[in-house]
Amino acid sequence: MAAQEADSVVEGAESVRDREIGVEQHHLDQVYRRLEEKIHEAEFLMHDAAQRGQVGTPGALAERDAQVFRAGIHLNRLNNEYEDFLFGRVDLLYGKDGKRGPDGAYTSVEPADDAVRTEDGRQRAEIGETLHIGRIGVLDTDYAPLVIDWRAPAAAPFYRATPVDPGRVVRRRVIRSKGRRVLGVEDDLMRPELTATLDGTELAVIGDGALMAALGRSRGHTMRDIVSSIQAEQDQVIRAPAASVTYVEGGPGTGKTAVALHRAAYLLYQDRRRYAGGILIVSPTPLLVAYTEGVLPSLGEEGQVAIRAVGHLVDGAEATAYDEPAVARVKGSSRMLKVLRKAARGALELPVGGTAPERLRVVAFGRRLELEAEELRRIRHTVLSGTAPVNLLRPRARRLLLDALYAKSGAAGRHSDPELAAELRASFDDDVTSEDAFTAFLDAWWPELTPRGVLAAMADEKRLGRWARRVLNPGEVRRVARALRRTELSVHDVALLDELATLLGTPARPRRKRELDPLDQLTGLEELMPVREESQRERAERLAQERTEYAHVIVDEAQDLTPMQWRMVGRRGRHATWTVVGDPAQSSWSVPDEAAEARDEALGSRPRRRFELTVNYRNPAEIAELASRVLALAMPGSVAPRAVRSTGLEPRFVAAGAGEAAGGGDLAGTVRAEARRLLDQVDGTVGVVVAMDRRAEAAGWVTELGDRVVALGSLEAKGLEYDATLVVSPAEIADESPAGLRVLYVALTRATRQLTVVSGPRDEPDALGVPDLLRD
Ligand SMILES: Nc1ncnc2c1ncn2[C@@H]1O[C@H](COP(=O)(O)OP(=O)(O)OP(=O)(O)O)[C@@H](O)[C@H]1O
Repeated sequence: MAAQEADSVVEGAESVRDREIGVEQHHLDQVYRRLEEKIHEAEFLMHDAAQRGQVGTPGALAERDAQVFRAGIHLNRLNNEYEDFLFGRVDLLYGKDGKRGPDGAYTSVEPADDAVRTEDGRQRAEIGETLHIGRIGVLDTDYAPLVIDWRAPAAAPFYRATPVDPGRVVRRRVIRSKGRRVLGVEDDLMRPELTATLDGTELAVIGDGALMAALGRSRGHTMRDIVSSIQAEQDQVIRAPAASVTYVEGGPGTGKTAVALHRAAYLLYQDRRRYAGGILIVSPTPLLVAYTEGVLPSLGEEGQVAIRAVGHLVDGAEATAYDEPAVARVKGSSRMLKVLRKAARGALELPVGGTAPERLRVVAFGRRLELEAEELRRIRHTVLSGTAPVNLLRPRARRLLLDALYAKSGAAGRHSDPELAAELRASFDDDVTSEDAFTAFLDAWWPELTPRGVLAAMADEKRLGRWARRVLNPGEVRRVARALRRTELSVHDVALLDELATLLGTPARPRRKRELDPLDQLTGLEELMPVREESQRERAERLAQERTEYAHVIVDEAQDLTPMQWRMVGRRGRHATWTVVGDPAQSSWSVPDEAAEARDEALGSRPRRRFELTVNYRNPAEIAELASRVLALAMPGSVAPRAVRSTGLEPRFVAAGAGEAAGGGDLAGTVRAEARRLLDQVDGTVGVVVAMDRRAEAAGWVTELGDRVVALGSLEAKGLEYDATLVVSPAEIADESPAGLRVLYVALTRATRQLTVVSGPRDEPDALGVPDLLRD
């Protein structure tokens, strides 16, 4: 082809592209004009509402609240500066039955019979409607849909259509915009045979690879939503009906976390009233919470969804420490349940404030009355034979003490008339209980126990040995007691605290009534505008704190939950529907069968719907291939997800000071140099993953490299991703615990572009620097 010709072809393509961008720009302008009108309406409403507020009659107040609420929703959504507010478009054939839904779009999935005609030997499509898809729905003044909410049924074809099963979709377009400017468009033809519309104009098709563009972007410190490029198999999960349990499995990078977050937004859209009861997302680490926190607000949702790390599920407990694997294995095991039951009761016998009371002495009806140690022991035994929480048994204990004292007082048989006898007894009880000695005794003998207090009591090895008799062996007792003597809470302690809270119970206290706030009458309406002192976020947090159970629970990285953690999470969703997302091949818990049992108990007999995600969107094929070698060792026979792209960049192997026995100093230098090298090669983040034991040390290695580099322990890498990852000493990570190979598999699957593996003292690299665990 002559050079000139080639130029004109390129020019032609460019002008088609420009024209199509112009078409979308025109639409976006229209959308923003409409949004501005709505902002004005909302501002007027607010102003009006404020005026009415001054009138103050109850009717006006109620109306004001409702208006403030509605206006708040609008302002809140519109004031957000959205990137890609409008991101998609589908050109559709006419619907078969010609019916339209509430959003103005045809409801039928099937095209009308005469939507495609053959004319002059060419197939021509009659485009029945063109829909634009965006983060929220916008209607024009005449109620025609300017933008369809991505979660609306009418938007489903945008995500579901494939050339194999196109439905009514002829062309699917991804629009890239920033603020008010359209930057680009990418098209996919779902029915490639139909390039002409009925009126004869050709359908322009621009570019390929909206998905690839999204995947190739460099990663920052927060995850982005995938709303413009959700793939069909992911969409199936996101829109699955919320009945019972939705179970999703998929390998690393298949979008499980992304899908879980979008599903939360979808459920809220689909049935806001029902999910006013809250959605809980349980995440493995605070790092992953921080990484994913921005996704829901970018989808227009905040407030009704609480994302909590599994170590932060109990209010007031923020676990920062990790137990060594041998301790974690015991603390997470359901065997702990027996130990905790004993501890919750046994802790009653511990001296409060120095001494345990041996006997009870009071004066009543002018007589000195006394209960001896043996009598007290018997009473305690009787009370504890019930199964009620220990703190809630205190009133019963009190009554039995009074019974025993009354029996000794000689007053019991004095009246045969039941009414007089009851009166006498009541005055006896008054007499005793008004005595300080009695109250002080009760406080010491049946103190109100706290989960923290009991857990602290378990740090005494001898005592723990007693409570754990025939359940834990002496070595386990020693290790657990020692771990509990540490001051910070560990992630596994939190599940123990929660279990103890249930075993101990919280005695009812008269609650101070909160001042009545008319806005609180609007239950579950989180989207109030920030007109009051409490910000939306604070309000959401307060509501979340007050909430102990949720309407829907989403568990991310579910394969990692220990039996005790499943019990804790289960208590938060006793009446909930569930979405459980995980990958057994990435499990860091070493006794999967025991965890599965606890999971089944938490989920009850609810029916499950299973989904599988099969495509790895994170790792390039070069990295996925290396990781699959470890998968073959960790879980022989399991299949790695298919990587969608390749970069041509093979993982790099470096041996740090082979032959240096200690390895330490040299390792630091090598890691630093390699991290620098990666920093030069990628625009975004670099994650340095080390064995848990090396966490603190590794943080020191990289401090001077700036905040694009993060050092983290193998267990903290869960769910995260970086442009480039540096995995330090595969052997150390693999040897950390019985689940070490699976943890190594996690570490190797974090990079979106480049991976460097540095061998440490324990690895056995070959001549090319490839450590033994990663050789083919
Ligand atoms: N449809 C999609 N479009 C664009 N990006 C996607 C899509 N699906 C997934 N991704 C991206 O792929 C990466 C991996 O997704 P995500 O973290 O949700 O996977 P995961 O299955 O939870 O992984 P892991 O099990 O390894 O933690 C993320 O960067 C996510 O944004």
